[in-house]
Amino acid sequence: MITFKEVSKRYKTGRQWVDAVKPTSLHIEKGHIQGIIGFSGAGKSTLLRMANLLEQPTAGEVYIDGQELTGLSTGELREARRSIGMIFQHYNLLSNETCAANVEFVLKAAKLPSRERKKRVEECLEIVGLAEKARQYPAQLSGGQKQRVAIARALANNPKVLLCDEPTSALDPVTTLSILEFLEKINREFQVTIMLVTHEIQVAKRLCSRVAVMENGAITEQLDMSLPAVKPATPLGQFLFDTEGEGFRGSHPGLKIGDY
Ligand SMILES: Nc1ncnc2c1ncn2[C@@H]1O[C@H](COP(=O)(O)OP(=O)(O)OP(=O)(O)O)[C@@H](O)[C@H]1O
Repeated sequence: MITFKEVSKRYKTGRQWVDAVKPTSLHIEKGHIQGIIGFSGAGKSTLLRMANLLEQPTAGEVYIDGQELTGLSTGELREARRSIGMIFQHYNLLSNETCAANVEFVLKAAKLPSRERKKRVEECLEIVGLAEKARQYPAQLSGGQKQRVAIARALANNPKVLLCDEPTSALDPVTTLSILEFLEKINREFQVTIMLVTHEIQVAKRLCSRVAVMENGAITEQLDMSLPAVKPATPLGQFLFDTEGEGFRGSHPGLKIGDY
């Protein structure tokens, strides 16, 4: 469903070049939840943002459902992006618009008639359990509720793919769990393929069917979470299998990895 073929991204900062992503290939099957983990600066967000060409690759090809995005005109790309939802760590909601208007915004861009827009906004807010907050503004919501509005907005155009950039990093463990449950539900009920960047091992462990470990702009390991654990080769991969409740246990004594 999502294919990166030898994609790379090189930035120039001042006189220096940064290879944020070295030539990388990755295939994510339809219906899978692919995690990308790694330390800060490993290139995770850059790789994710190349999936919908928010970042234009320096080289290589990106395919979504067989369509090469890197070969499209601006208009064609705008159209193709409707089938790719995205959510961010800091929600990226329009603060001066209501929750309903935030969701409706993307439907207006897709030129959906008014009556259908209203119906779809209601449906999407219903899916994330926020129908009663439709007329409220983002500032009146908790972090978890804001992220749920962002999920509703990402779902509005019935995407095939959902890109998630650190979607729970600003949230407490209990709220994190509820957001993960929504993402799981969306994957299961609507067969949306999810690519998720996180530095939270527990999140990857809880949600993902496969996890790629990134280091210095390259994927160093791809782990299949459904298989019995063969000792992963990288320290981060080992951490993924070995960790027992690190992180959340300290901040929320009632929750540990086994609860996920
Ligand atoms: N617009 C940019 N211009 C220059 N360098 C950039 C730009 N965006 C990212 N980089 C550099 O590319 C590398 C990878 O960044 P990226 O944000 O993809 O890493 P990351 O793994 O997502 O990190 P984090 O977990 O901290 O978000 C870093 O060295 C970063 O400084």
